Amino acid sequence: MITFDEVTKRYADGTVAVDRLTLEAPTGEITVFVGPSGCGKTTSLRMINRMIDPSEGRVLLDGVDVTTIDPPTLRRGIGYVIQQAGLFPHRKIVDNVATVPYLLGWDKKKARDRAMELLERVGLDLKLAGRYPFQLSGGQQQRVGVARALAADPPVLLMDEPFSAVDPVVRTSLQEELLRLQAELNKTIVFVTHDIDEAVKLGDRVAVLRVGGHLAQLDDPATLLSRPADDFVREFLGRDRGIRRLSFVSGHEVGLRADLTVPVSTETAGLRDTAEPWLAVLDEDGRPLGWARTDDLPASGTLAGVPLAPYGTFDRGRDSLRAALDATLLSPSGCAIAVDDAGRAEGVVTREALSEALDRVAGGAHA
Ligand SMILES: Nc1ncnc2c1ncn2[C@@H]1O[C@H](COP(=O)(O)OP(=O)(O)OP(=O)(O)O)[C@@H](O)[C@H]1O
Repeated sequence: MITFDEVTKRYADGTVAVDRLTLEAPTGEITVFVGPSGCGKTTSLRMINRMIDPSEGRVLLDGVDVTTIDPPTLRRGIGYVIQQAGLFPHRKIVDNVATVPYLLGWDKKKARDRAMELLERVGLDLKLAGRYPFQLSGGQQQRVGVARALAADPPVLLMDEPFSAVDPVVRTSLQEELLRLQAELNKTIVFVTHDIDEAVKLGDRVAVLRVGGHLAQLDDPATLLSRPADDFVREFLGRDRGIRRLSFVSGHEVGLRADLTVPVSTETAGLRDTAEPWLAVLDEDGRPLGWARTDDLPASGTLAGVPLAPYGTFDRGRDSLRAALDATLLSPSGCAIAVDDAGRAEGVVTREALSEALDRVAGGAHA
């Protein structure tokens, strides 16, 4: 566990970068420091591995004040990943990853075997191992940076804006890769970003800092989004906070309307008077086929002869309500069809039902 105990950092010119910061980053979890530029995120991170020492207060690693540990010993147990990966340009990828094992005096073959194993773990094609950093894309270099930080199997990983320099698609895949790795490795990770989406996606706990190095709020993402501590945090989280919060609400929280689904064998005659503008049409196994607009239904025959509009589905057992919202956007009806894991429709989710679920789960505080 990493503990900040009343930590202040005052630079030589008098700038207070971090002001009496007290928080814990629990073992085996991802703690994210997020906040606007200059709020002291990087300074805080670097006080963990003693690239910077505090002016006042203490940073403890498993209860031991880090300033009592000499930096090389301390850093052996702490992997460090930075923006642009920071690879050695004149070393091949495999040797970049093996840097720390070499320093620790491992024999060359063991160090290289370990490097290859890690390259595979972070999802890199092993054919790239013999290349130099400039021959890799930005996203590939970041994966190498993560592999290098993990090489000596340190219990702690510090990550300073590691994915900021790559495009959004690559960034998403790097984030997913990190979560997958973390599920296997259970490192104690402190992750710095200025991007609130990244923070709520990756963090078990998110520390929002404000300029001057003050901790504004420390909470799990769902609580942070539903109960911002003050106006600063609310503004930093942004207007689409309600949409982000949907990612943390289980599909089971939403109410379904079974009356909006109809089997394809149904006669249209009885449906034309319904007040509902759209009905979800299901095949004989109960799987969705599409949406029928009730105004356009012919006077006779079954739904089998009716043109159907596209639909979006979400799996209540597996997906969050964010997936339900995305599914509503795919349907002209503005509703999503909830399905079970066999793809059979369980009912329809309306926008009103989504909004009600959000209010209920968060105690009604979404603005
Ligand atoms: N060596 C230094 N001397 C004086 N002031 C510094 C020094 N390093 C950082 N600062 C100042 O300390 C404050 C916090 O900087 P820090 O780099 O920790 O912020 P940050 O939140 O990581 O910002 P960014 O997101 O822009 O990287 C800033 O006002 C910065 O200008």
